[in-house]
Amino acid sequence: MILGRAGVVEEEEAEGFRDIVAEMAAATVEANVVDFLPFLGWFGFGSVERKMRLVQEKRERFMENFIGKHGGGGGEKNLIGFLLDLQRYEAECYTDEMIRNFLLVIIQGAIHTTATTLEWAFSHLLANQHTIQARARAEIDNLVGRSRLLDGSDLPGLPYLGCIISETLRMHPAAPLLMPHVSSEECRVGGFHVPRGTMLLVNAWEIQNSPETWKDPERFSPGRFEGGKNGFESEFKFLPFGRGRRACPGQRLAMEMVGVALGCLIQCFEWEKIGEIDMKEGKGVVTTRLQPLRAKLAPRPFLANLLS
Ligand code: HEM
Repeated sequence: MILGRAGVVEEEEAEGFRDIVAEMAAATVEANVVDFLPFLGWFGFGSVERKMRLVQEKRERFMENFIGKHGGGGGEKNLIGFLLDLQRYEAECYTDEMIRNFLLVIIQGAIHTTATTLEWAFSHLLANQHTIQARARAEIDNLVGRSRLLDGSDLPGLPYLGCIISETLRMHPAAPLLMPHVSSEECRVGGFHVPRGTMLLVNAWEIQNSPETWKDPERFSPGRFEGGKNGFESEFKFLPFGRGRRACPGQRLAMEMVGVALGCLIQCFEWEKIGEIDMKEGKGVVTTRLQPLRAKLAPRPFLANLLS
């Protein structure tokens, strides 16, 4: 999206950013003792803040190089090129810092969340190989056939694939506590008095995995989203992208990215799990798997013709 259709990110660059995301994720799960006892900061405690600052410096350096490398003219204009053009006309608004952070938010907000969702969806498909996976493949084969690859325009005709993604986001919302919000006015939530200016965290994971809101919440059952409902129109019991003015602006793109990636992987390969699939979740601001998913794949016979 940032680099346009022709843009290519080299493996080394991608690896560099993956390391930064991993460092950031590791720092965010550590408790910061200075938050509770601020005076300890004078005695050299507060390593979390130090780590965060270092990662932030790394992110800024990475982004500066990224913009320098991919923002230059030549070829199709990409998002970086557009932002740099705007900087020429409105320099006080489109500062280097604003452009850097704007791109960072998009990359950081988009990558880990969609990759994690894809990995969880696949974990459940492999665990339910003969039922859910077979049904999803039949739906894709019926609509798309075997002479071309599935693309974004097919997704409205693949409702069961959409249900698999919704059910994955219900069980493993990528951002389990959404983002911290601050009450702009005094209010009451669930009977509790919330003063103005209070930081509020919404535990979407709990809401979406509670037997009070969902029947058999521990069962992966895409069928519960069938019948034209994708869950997003329901009350506040399904909110993997948050709600309201600060809800995720990348929701549609995320559903399309995960849909196309998952759909193509189902369409093109026969998958087999390696051993039993452990569904334990790791710690962090993003709901990752505790153990990386391991699977075997074999191309389906028609793929050779398609690629030749
Ligand atoms: C499966 C994928 C994704 C999930 C589950 C997800 C989830 C979320 C959630 C829960 C929030 C906070 C909402 C709140 O606190 O009310 C958020 C914010 C945000 N997301 Fe996503 N997101 C995903 C993909 C993306 C993508 C693809 C992009 C951009 C291309 C993106 C960009 C953002 C941005 C910029 C914000 C901050 C919005 C603001 O503060 O106003 N996200 N996302």
